Amino acid sequence: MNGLMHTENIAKKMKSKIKTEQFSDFYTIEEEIGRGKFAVVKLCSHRDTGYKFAAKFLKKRRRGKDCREVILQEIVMLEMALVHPRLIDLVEVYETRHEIVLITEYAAGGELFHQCVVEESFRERDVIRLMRQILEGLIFLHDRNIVHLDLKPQNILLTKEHPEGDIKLCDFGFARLVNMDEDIRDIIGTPDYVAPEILSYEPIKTSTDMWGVGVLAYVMLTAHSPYAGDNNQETFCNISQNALEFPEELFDNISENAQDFIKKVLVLDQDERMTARDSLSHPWLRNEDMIHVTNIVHTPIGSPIGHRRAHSPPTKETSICLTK
Ligand SMILES: Cc1cnc(Nc2ccc(CC#N)cc2)nc1Nc1cc(C2CC2)[nH]n1
Repeated sequence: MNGLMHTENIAKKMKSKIKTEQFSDFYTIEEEIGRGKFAVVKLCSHRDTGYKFAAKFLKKRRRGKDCREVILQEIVMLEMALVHPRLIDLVEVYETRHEIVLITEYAAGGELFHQCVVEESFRERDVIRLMRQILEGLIFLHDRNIVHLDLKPQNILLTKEHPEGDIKLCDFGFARLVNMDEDIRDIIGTPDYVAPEILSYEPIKTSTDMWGVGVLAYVMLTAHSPYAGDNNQETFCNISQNALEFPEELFDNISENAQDFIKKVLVLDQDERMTARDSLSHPWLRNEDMIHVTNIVHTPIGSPIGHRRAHSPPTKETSICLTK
């Protein structure tokens, strides 16, 4: 059975599970916690139990087109991801006339983005602990031939406020089943995190997520984005040329192992990148004795090409579909 048939079969099963009862009969909607181009996410509480959940309201019509099947794709990926401690769990799905509502697990700690870029509150040992968890989630997905394709600090949630929160990967809107009969070459993702093979329209594999892991590690350690340029064109050029540098001002308090880890995943040839499983054995993540690591002190620097500060919330980058 090829990937498409597999996901179509799941989609058929999913459609039978989508509830058409009044969502608000079962949940009380509270404040908005996230917003994208075609989705709004609100905190909600289950009326009978009081348990907190997140409700992701997805518009079925976008730019005048019916996008119900696109939304089903996200639901199918969430279903295939099954239940794993590092992945946001899908609880149930409702459908109204204009929206599909995904009820998911609630992660109270919010976006990793806020902690590592806005608050800049991460020490290297925090980054190591969280990076291990991100890779645990990716190993689970990649073992099932699921590639996330939109790994960025905004899509990585924490279960509690820093520093004791654990990782929950969310937003499977771009996730795909790969390594099946047909190639997937969609050009999707968020500019700063897009892998070079996406820009050169080559087949997407699970190693495409490992490029995102490298950019994530760089941003979590420095609050700066390794390839960001003044505009998307410049960013894509920096990515395609792998214009990767480790300026002293950003890395003087960061271990050699961390820089070596980043160099081993930010590799243009996706077949040469460390896999998620290999990464857990890299000295940076393998070492238990991170006691020597001092606090990271972010020194705001000018912006030589490629080392722009990761975007702050007002200009938070959104995921884009470059082909449509
Ligand atoms: C406290 C909180 C604060 N901010 C966000 N932002 C956010 C980021 C990405 C997406 C993109 C998606 N999907 C949606 C919201 N999510 C939160 N908790 C969630 C959010 C969720 C599920 C993912 C919705 N559970 N707990």
